[in-house]
Amino acid sequence: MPAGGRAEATQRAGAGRATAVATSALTKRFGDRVAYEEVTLEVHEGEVFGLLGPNGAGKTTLVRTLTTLVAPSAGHATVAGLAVTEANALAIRQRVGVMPETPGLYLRLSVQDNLRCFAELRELPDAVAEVRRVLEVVGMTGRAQDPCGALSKGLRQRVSLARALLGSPAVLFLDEPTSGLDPGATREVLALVDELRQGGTTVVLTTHRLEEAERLCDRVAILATRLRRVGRPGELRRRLFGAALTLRTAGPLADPGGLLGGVPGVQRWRASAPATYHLEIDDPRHVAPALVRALVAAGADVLELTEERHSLEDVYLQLVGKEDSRR
Ligand SMILES: Nc1ncnc2c1ncn2[C@@H]1O[C@H](COP(=O)(O)OP(=O)(O)OP(=O)(O)O)[C@@H](O)[C@H]1O
Repeated sequence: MPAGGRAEATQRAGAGRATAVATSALTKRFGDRVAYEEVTLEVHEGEVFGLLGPNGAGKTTLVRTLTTLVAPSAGHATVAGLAVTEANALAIRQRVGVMPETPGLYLRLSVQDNLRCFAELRELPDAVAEVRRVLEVVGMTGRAQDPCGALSKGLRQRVSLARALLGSPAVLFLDEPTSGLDPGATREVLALVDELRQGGTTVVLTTHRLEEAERLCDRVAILATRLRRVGRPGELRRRLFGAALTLRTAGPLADPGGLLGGVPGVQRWRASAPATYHLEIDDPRHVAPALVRALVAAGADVLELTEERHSLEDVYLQLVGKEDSRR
């Protein structure tokens, strides 16, 4: 997605939006084993929300709880406006779509028959038309008659996504949607999720792949049994590492202290190489234009001014720790 579109999507995903999923101190234990605990978060309608965490962090179990497959041990949750309780289980299942980590399709049945089966199980009013629609969404119309067993892993994931889209669910849960896919198939699945996002579908996805979360998600929650942090990837970076700019000029500045130190929002600066300066700043959106104006007024030739970007991986490793990330 182009940077502008991404920023717009991020703007969309915030204030004023209805809540699609909310949890409050949600906890799941299996005997003595804690799958996740005290998870409090909110997903807005229309946003793509990523659950990131190492193996065993509780991501799948949290998704299974929200889709009513396992009951929580403590705490509360609502999904699509309904409290997650046994009594609401059927109604919630009718409002959500789930793409599990392993597709679980009937391999001897054709793509179309698989989808028909699930559409009928869900008692969708016009199963035939609905199957046709979801096949089109995932670009599988031409493969409708192929047995699922004859499809590549990537195509099976697409069928699984089509199945999750049956009935236009209010919330779509994708558990490791690109797990085990090669880069080409990964890109195709991600492009589909991007399209759904642009169409306004609410998506909750779990992933280990940080670049995937960074590319797709409006906000991410970093989970390692407990929630470590929730925010937009850029916001998390800034909160943890602060913002910084690199400035390169044609020659060394005559009075770098007076010039750089005099720009509002520049907290600290140092020369990191000849005619190259590292600046710790507040908000790059305000500081960068003011800095350029000051440099031009001082007659300096600016060759480059870039924001130093820590990756989501840096954020993740800082919060979860190197050891956890290799589990
Ligand atoms: N049915 C179960 N019975 C007992 N323990 C379970 C069960 N399901 C999950 N767990 C445990 O709960 C913890 C969280 O597991 P979960 O599968 O939710 O993690 P995850 O973040 O999805 O991991 P991964 O990324 O490896 O899929 C693990 O310690 C796991 O062994």
